[in-house]
Amino acid sequence: MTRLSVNINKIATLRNSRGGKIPNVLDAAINCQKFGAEGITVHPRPDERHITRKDVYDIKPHITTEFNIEGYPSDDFIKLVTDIQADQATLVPDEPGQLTSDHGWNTVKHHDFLVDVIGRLKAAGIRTSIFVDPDLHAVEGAAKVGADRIELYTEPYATMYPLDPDKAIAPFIDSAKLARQLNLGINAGHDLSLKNLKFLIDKIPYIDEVSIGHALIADALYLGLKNTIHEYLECIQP
Ligand SMILES: CC(=O)[C@@H](O)[C@H](O)COP(=O)(O)O
Ligand SMILES: NCC(=O)COP(=O)(O)O
Repeated sequence: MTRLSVNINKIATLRNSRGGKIPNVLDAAINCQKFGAEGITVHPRPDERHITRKDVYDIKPHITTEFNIEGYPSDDFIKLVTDIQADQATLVPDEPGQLTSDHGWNTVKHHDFLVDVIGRLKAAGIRTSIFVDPDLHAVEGAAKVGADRIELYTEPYATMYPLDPDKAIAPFIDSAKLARQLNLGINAGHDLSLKNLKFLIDKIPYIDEVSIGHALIADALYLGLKNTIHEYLECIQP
């Protein structure tokens, strides 16, 4: 059964826009889990534009589901996720100044680096997920570097979906099939929404986890956080 991990980056974006503690990010993490989220995802970027390192430490004791921490695997990032014993570290190839995550790893070019960082995380007992494009070479390379899972970068799917759903999903089905053959777990995320999530799950029912933030938090402005999480869960577990 696919798990829903709610990314609360954008709660922190709103909080940081005024300073102070409103909306309270820790309360959001607690309530998302109370409303049915099966994980909390955060992406503490180096510039702390939204989630701060302090948020990560504050949230950890209140995790009753799973804590997925995303980021570029710098020494600081690895120290953070091992210090707090995250359940999963999702490694993304983001440059510090990127607007958002917009591509997966070249797991062939960065093989040695990824072998090193994954080895350090595994030694700390942390599950590793590698952010990849729906590219068979990237998936194969993720297996070769020893990752436990891949996370399929789903922005291209979300963009194409309204135009041609079958064309949009095709490379993701192929990548997921290969990942499964290689005994990789399969996560997915970025720009997933109430519009495109059910089709993704219907076509690839063996996805382990979707992490969803931007669209979900935007939907919550109109539907409320509790109803929104229930609507996303309905897409996954009808
Ligand atoms: C890795 C990924 O696709 C997203 O989880 C990313 O964390 C989004 O980052 P922003 O919320 O900073 O756009
Ligand atoms: N890994 C994807 C994630 O955590 C959230 O991405 P988005 O839903 O904010 O685009």
